[in-house]
Amino acid sequence: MFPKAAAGYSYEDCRATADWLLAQTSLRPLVGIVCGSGLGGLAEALKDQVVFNYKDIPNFPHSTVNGHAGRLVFGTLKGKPCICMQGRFHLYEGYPVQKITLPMRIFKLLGVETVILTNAAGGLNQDYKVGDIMIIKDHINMPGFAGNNPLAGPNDERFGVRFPCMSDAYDRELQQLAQDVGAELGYSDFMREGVYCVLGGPSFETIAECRMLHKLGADAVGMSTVHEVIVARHCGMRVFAMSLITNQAVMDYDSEEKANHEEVLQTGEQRSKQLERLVSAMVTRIEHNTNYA
Ligand SMILES: O=P(O)(O)O[C@@H]1C[C@H](O)[C@@H](CO)O1
Ligand code: HPA
Repeated sequence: MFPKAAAGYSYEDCRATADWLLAQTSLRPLVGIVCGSGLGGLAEALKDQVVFNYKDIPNFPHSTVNGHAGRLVFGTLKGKPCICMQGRFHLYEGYPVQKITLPMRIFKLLGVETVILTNAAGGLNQDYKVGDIMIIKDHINMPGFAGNNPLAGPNDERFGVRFPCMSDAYDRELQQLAQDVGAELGYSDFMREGVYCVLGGPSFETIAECRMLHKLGADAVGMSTVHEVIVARHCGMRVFAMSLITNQAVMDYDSEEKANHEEVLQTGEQRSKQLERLVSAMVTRIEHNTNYA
């Protein structure tokens, strides 16, 4: 029932993990939140928490990165039932792409309708500043170009279709909601909208790579999110994602700047309260099919 799978999990394996979780809590989440590097504080906003360490959840991978606590938190945000991943999984941790995206299928089977993903990213757009929040309007899936797509392999129609559309991956209504809520909170000066490019990591990019990515149309570069978005859309959940620009990508050979994880975590800490307010306010205003009142 709970195999030590090296790659993908079957529908039944995902169902078993979801049922295991459902048996331990009466909370039925409608919103799933994924916290990026240094942004785990988002989970603290949840009330009436029921918390699971990833290592105790059947089939779940384990977090290995500083800034990703490795806890799955059920709770409510202003009365709305949510589930929050305090820590995500990355390709560079050595997990197959099907494994790092497993939580999206678990979310779906738990009843989640909307997924909100956050990440830390390097700013390629020269107008961006450290601390800006970029609403992701589209992505470039670099590992996908080389065939590393989480949907590669046999397709189970119970999750979704063989060839899912991705031109509508990022829900436009939710992007507008984020803009509206951001404006109401007084965040407009540091809110942007742009294209996120995922690479495999863990090495940060060279100067030539950053220049190339910018020319290709990317505004920010990171090591996550896109795989989760593809799997979440494949199984029919609405998706909203945003990047915190934690550092400027180095684009100039005269620059003394060096990308580093400490700066990433530090910027996350500085903006965490504002991100928390933005996500909380959005969650209370997202409409769902289910009557959760
Ligand atoms: O999980 P995210 O995408 O927020 O984490 C980014 C990418 C690397 O894991 C790390 C680099 O500092 O932050
Ligand atoms: N590059 C890739 N991933 C990142 C960066 C970056 O500059 N900053 C945070 N995550």
